[in-house]
Amino acid sequence: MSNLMGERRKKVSDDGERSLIQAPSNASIDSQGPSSASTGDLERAARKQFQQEVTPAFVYVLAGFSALGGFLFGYDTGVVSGAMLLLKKEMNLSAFWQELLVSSTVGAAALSALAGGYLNGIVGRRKCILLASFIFAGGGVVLSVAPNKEALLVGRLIVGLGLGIASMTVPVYIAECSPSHLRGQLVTVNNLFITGGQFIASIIDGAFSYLRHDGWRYMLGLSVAPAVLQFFGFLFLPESPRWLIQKGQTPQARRVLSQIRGNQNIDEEYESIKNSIEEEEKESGGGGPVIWRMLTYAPARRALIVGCGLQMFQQLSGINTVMYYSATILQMSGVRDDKLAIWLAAATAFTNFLFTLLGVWLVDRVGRRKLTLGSIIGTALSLTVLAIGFLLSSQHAPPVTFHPTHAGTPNSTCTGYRSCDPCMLDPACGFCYRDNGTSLFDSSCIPANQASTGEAAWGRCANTTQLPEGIYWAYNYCPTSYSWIVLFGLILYLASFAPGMGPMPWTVNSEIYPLWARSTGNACSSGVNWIFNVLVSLTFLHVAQYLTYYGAFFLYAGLALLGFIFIYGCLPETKGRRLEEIEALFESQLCTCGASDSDEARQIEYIRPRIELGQLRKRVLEPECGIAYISLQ
Ligand SMILES: O[C@H]1[C@H](O)[C@@H](O)[C@H](O)[C@@H](O)[C@H]1O
Repeated sequence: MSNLMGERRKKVSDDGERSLIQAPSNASIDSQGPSSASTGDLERAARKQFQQEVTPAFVYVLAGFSALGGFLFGYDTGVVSGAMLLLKKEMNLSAFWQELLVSSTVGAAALSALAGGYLNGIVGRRKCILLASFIFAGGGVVLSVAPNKEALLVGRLIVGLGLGIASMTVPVYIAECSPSHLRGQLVTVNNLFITGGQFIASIIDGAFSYLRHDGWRYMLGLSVAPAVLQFFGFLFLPESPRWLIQKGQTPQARRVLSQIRGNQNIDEEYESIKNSIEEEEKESGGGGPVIWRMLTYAPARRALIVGCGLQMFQQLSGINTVMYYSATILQMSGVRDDKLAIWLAAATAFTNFLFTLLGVWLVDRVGRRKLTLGSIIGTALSLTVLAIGFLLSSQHAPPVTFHPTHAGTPNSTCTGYRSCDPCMLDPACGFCYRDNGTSLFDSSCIPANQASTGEAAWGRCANTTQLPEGIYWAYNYCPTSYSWIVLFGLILYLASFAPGMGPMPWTVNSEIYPLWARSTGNACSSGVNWIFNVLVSLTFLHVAQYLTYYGAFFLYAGLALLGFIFIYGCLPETKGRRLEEIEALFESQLCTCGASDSDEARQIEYIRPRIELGQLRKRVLEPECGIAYISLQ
């Protein structure tokens, strides 16, 4: 199929497009086309020459400071679980308040991401990032000095507002400042910083968990440092050249372009951005709110569906439940010490970080499409392994053999369960058992301590700091010999998800929208990401209660499979293209774009030669997703 498309594409080139395929540098344009060298050779040579132009270190500095936004995203979403362990004891938080403090941030992020689109268009990317870092710093201060739970809620809401704006602005800013051959890598670095932030948060959680009193203040307050650093860094960083051109601020735009392109000639890039902005504005019909123009203009609408779909499937693949649940998964597989489980959760976060690094390396080598497809198929498979592990564990769950009673709570539902499986699915209960190293006996289902589910409300497991020899307490899981399958599934999951499904939705969204729709498109897709994030994490325990754990993970595996079909059909390859060329990938019917993923399609650069031949303008439409323009002036 893709060969056939390649043939058709070639024919179009032979019929007259050859003259358009040129080195995207300042080489002069030969409208007659190359005579001796083959088109493929020329393209490759041109690309090589282009890529050999030295990318100024400034672009890396710019990407690094921007990605601090990603770090704060990861840190603030990751640190809360450890902080909550201390907070719930110190402030006596009910389950409702715990849930409120965790999900309020994500909810606020969803709202501010949506509003961030408008803000981005009006004040620009740079000011939005400055605002986000200011908000992050403010939120961090409020959290670290919070005298009560209400103040904590305010702090968490403030942090959420910063998160939403940063999450939608940073990838766009990096994409708009990067040269196309490095764009994938540099935008993906933002995700590396997200997972890095989650990893550092888990270390900080581990370290300060020993500080029973006020440890949470340090955990939540430490985010002020990167926020302040980013704020001051951005005072010296420039606005995105594309936004400046769109706003007609020509001299500044040219200055920024020269700054970020170093020794390269910026005329062609400047002209190409300017022309496509004019063209895009004409094509999209001019007036009305941007979201309406996007919905009524087919290529932008298709891009929006692809962008939002990617973000939705990222969250439906269950990353945040797997991360959240990792400590329990590790306990299931034999790690019984609470403190050790916290440190092993840091190892999980590190694995996520490490494999994101692989994504940074792969994205501009294999391309977004192949990377995302490979990743989601691996994700679906590993979710199935996790589900099978949970299924076997549930089928071989140990029975309840010991029935102690307690004078205070004689009729608890927990003591009525006959096996560990229903006992661990009930959030009010835990499993207390004796293990002599070879077998498990004297097992009972006991109410969990409301204030700390790490121990039983009464009986042998009531004080986990001084458990009698050979006695163990399992909350949320059952000790079985199949737990290693779950552990294996967890590692496989992170290795598959982190290089592709983690970063690609953000990377692809930063590049698929035409400039006039970029802020709004990213606002919508980031909003979708946060909304599904809160939905999946809030429903996980209920889903697990209704469907059991294996049911929940089979469900996520099914959703990931649906995601695979969606991505296979709809995600075009954007690697190596200029941002201004990408709109053309969405010209044809949705869900046929993936078909143009031939090497040839990815190699071609389209440029607009200026030929003094009056005002004639001819457009050559490609049969698949590509569209090329010949602009004769
Ligand atoms: O891309 C990120 C990332 O991979 C994180 O690990 C996850 O927590 C976020 O929800 C996601 O958007």
